[in-house]
Amino acid sequence: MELAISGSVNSIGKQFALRSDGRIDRHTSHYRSPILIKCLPSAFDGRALLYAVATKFNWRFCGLRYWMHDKLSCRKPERKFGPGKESRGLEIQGKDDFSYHLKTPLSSKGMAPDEAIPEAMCNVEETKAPVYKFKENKDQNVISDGAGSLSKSSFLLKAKSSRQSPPGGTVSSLCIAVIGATGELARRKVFPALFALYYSGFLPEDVGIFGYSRKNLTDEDLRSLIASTLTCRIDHQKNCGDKMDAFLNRTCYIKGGENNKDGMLELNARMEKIESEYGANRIFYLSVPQEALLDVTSSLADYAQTSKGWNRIIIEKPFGFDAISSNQLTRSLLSKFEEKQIYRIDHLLGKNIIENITVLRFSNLVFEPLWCRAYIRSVQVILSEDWGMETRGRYFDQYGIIRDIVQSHILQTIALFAMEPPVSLEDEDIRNEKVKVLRSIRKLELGDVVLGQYKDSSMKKGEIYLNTLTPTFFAAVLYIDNARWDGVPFMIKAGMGLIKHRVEIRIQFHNVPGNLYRECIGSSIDLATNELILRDVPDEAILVKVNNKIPGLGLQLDASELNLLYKEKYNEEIPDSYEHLLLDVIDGDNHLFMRSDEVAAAWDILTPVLNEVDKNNVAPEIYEFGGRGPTGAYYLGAKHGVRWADE
Ligand SMILES: NC(=O)C1=CN([C@@H]2O[C@H](COP(=O)(O)OP(=O)(O)OC[C@H]3O[C@@H](n4cnc5c(N)ncnc54)[C@H](OP(=O)(O)O)[C@@H]3O)[C@@H](O)[C@H]2O)C=CC1
Ligand SMILES: O=C1O[C@H](COP(=O)(O)O)[C@@H](O)[C@H](O)[C@H]1O
Repeated sequence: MELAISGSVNSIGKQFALRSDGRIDRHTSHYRSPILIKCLPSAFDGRALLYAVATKFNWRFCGLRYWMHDKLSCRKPERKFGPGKESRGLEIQGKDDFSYHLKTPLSSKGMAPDEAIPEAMCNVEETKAPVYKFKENKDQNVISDGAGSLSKSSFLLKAKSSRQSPPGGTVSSLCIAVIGATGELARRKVFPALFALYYSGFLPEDVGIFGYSRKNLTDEDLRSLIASTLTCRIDHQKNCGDKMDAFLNRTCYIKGGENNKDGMLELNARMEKIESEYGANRIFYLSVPQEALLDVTSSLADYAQTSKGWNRIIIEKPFGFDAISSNQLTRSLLSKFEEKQIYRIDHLLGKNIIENITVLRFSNLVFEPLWCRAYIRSVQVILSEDWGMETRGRYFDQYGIIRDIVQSHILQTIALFAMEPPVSLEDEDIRNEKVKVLRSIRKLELGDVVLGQYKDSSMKKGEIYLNTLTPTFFAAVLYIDNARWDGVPFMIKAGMGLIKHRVEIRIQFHNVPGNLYRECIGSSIDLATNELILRDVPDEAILVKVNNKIPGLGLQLDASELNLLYKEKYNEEIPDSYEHLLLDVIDGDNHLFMRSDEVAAAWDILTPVLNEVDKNNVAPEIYEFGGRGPTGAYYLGAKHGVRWADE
């Protein structure tokens, strides 16, 4: 049963459909829903009600779209805590490169008295969260208000309004802890994404944000540190400075010290002080080096979980070092957490290109029938970067490109691309199909792999090589041994220091059998091959390469691109993938996060090659920084009868 409940959920008003079981339904099949038709036009009309039978699709594509139209784009506003203000460096213990960040933005010590950040939330007495009724439910994704339960996104949307309404509403408090808050990822990506969500109304006004690391800092140090990376959106900077202040006021620092047990006890105590008595949900973003993961998660599990709501942990890639270490990590995580609490994040999966794989295939009639070996000759997944390892040298030297990029991003892309149609868009249905594909991928052999490493000759002092054998380039051909894909080469290429920055999935179709135009086509591979291209970089696009007649007398064919260029069609800033994925975590949606069996299957594909490379000290082919990469990649393509399509 669908029942539209109209309520002033936020300032523009949104409507949701309640299922007969009381939950807001975001997970029904979208392409059957008439709501889609209602929803899209309304997305462009700020006044219109957004009808949501609140399917996952409607949320993602209509809700998100509305949000994008209404909320996003980047411009730095005038604000209290931003850069550009005078600052005096802070003296802190354990100085490292990060101390630079404390010096640039305003630190509390450099503030004028009237600008000092109030200790609003961290001084817990001032702002105790309102008390809402919370009933623990076995399904941790459901928050009960006694009158029916709500899924998480509705909980969030509701959060905005019900926090202003009297207690007795349906909202429990939310605390988000960023463990490793002083690290590069936290500063560059996680806090900015959290602020963007806060600014756009996707976090409750009284969310608690906690930064945690071993350093000896104060709340204000942390605020100064992260303030320099927070941004506002171009066309939505209204009140952004105030929002930023409010966000920073809700951000506290916990010093973990050398003993995470004490640190986690302290984190728990600080969270408890601002949480509601009846309902408290917590997210822990573990932005720490892999080596620290076991200790941190174990202490967190034992000392920082709440029993008054759900606890979710976000784990950063690469989820181990090889099959053995990854399995150990998984075992240890599963000894402390349930699978559904674990979100293994790879931010590249939060990009539109990834969701478009399934949207294109399953919501259009024209593609799915072609999605198999009978029509597709090869698939290429290309992720080339024009920059080097830069500040992440130490990490990269240890892990290399296979562990950093291939193990998660590229294999996940292939899994989503090649999976059988899932029963529904429910997380587990999708993950069930992904793991089947991963397990059907033939184990890689060294002969089907090309390793490369860039050298930089642009420096005056001669050629600069890395000190280790760490690959900065990887190309390989994978085969999926199942009925749909038997014999189709999946070409993968990931590299740094290459001539062009490109992130693409290219699907090349077979030649037309008995082609009536073969004389016009001749030996042109371009004319002989239709191609579907999903592109993230340089310009987000979906392209289909088809043949057409060149105007004029006579019959000459041309290969042209039917193109959907996002920046031309959608004139708006696209949310960062961390925003997308963080919202999914808040939402309890883990279809873009790897389940334990998926991670194991991915490592099983790569580990034999990784072991061989390490054991035999296989030397990568050296290529020039800013060039096209190792020539070996071309031979590899030729061996499998495929030409790389990104040249
Ligand atoms: N940087 C990036 O662009 C990306 C990073 N990742 C992953 O994200 C994670 C973090 O990366 P990154 O930010 O670059 O790493 P950094 O080394 O820059 O930061 C690590 C953070 O963790 C803290 N930390 C280290 N050890 C411990 C410990 N034992 N207990 C508590 N806190 C600890 C550090 O602070 P302190 O030393 O004071 O405790 C610091 O705040 C890694 O797993 C990485 O693989 C994934 C994708 C991209
Ligand atoms: O996770 C990673 O991604 C970045 C690329 O991120 P993007 O946001 O620029 O797409 C990559 O450079 C890095 O090596 C890798 O760890």
